[in-house]
Amino acid sequence: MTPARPWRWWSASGRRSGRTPVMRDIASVAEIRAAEEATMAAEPGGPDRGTSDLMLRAAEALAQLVWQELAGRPEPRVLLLVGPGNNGGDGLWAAQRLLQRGVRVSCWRTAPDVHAEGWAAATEAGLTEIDAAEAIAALPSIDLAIDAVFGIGARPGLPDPVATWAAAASDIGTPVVAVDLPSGLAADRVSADAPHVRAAITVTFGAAKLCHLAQPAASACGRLEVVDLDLGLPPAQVRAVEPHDVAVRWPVPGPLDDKYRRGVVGIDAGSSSYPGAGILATTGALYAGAGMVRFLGPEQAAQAISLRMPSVTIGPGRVQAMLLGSGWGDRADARERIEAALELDVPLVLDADALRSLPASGLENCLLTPHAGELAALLDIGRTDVTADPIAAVRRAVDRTGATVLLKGATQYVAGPGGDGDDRRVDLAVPGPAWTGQAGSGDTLAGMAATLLAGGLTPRWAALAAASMQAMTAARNPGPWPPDEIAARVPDTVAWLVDQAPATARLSNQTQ
Ligand SMILES: NC(=O)C1=CN([C@@H]2O[C@H](COP(=O)(O)OP(=O)(O)OC[C@H]3O[C@@H](n4cnc5c(N)ncnc54)[C@H](OP(=O)(O)O)[C@@H]3O)[C@@H](O)[C@H]2O)[C@@H](O)CC1
Ligand SMILES: [K+]
Repeated sequence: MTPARPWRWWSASGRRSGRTPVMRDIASVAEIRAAEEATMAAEPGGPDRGTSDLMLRAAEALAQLVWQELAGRPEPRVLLLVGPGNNGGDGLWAAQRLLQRGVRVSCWRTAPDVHAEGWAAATEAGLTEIDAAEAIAALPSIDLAIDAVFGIGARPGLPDPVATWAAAASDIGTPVVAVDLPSGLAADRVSADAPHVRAAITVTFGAAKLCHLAQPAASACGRLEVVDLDLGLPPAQVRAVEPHDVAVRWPVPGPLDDKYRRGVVGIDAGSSSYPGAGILATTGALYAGAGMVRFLGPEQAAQAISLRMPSVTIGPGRVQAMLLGSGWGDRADARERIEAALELDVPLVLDADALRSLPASGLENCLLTPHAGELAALLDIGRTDVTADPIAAVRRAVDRTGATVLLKGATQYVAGPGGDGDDRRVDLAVPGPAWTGQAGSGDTLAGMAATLLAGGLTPRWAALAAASMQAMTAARNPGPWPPDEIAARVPDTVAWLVDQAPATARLSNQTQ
């Protein structure tokens, strides 16, 4: 099973491009608009042309993709929903091309005014106009629908008639190809609270947008197809990690490595109230490939660890990285323990209860691993403020603490204080199934991240690789596996993944 997300890159001609599947750029609406303006200004006729070359290239790629989806259907029938802007223009020019190939296309104008040139071209090619009621009645008999209502100009939500149609299409299970994004979502937002179209395929232009890759919006997008229009976009401020990015960075021991060179990780996790967290964090650290794990938590957990994981050393000693905080509960000496660990001058993972006792400074070499509730508490804002704009929240947490921050959840975000070329960049880990949303996943994840820090990865890549590896392992082992069982399957995912990345592609551990 391939854990990679269902991505494909298309050139504007509609052929699959040969791009290496690494670090997907995510563009904001502002970046797309600026690049589009510059490209259109250079076109003959300038930016004020009704139909730009960009629109025709987008429409051609869209038509090509729909045509391929229709392959083998006798007398294919398509329903097109058109909105008031250029998104509708894309749909109309694509319809013209499909009509020329013999596809029957009916169209519901959801707004009084639609793209004039696109409308003229499509109607001349044989487009049939229908109304809202007919657009719903047609759902059972069409092969697919094209949603060209709103694109990057969208505000969240749909006018009532379109919302009714979207709900009917979803109930009937009509495959919908969304143009740029499913209407009702907003490109730069992760939320999907308002009525929206649910697409089987989304064809987007220039680069992926946040709504395509961040949950819960991403679930409405189906398979994502990116049509590369050569917009000359600036370096991305938000990127999505691919499995290959993890494969080339995962620490693989060489012939000169021993347990110390591979990295010794200290686990100060668990408490008499929560001994399990210590066991889970240690399991995560061990199965991520630590050279040695030292357990520094409570006695009850130490005894269980000695029996279940006999290679783990109990008690203090030299370490190359440490995890503190998972399952600590309320403890009076939390700040003291963190400050003592900072004195060791090794990178730290600060998880769960440690996040409530952070020192005001000195966290540059630390990785914080909050979930949304913990991040909200850290920033003194509401949880919904974090979930509504996780990118802003994670950046604020970096500004506030000076540490690298991994925001855990259905989509996992990592931002850091710099040293990697761009302070503001936020990266999304490889996504996985929702099965990992269970007690204890955070503990094993924190242990894995500590092992990767001990192995020499930067805090940013330790976070991204650990979160991605847990997600990919869950994807390869679907079902309600407890977190320690998922952790125990990590070695299998690591072996499978690094096998796919030739040694020549490996990056030095400190490379971003
Ligand atoms: N950029 C590129 O590189 C390329 C871009 N291309 C295409 O252009 C598309 C962007 O086109 P666009 O700017 O005309 O905006 P688009 O999304 O069609 O509609 C905006 C209109 O919808 C309205 N409206 C929005 N939300 C609403 C709501 N909830 N409920 C009701 N109304 C709502 C909004 O109204 P307003 O907010 O102004 O009141 C405005 O009238 C882009 O997605 C891509 O498909 C390609 O052709 C080539 C390459
Ligand atoms: K759309």
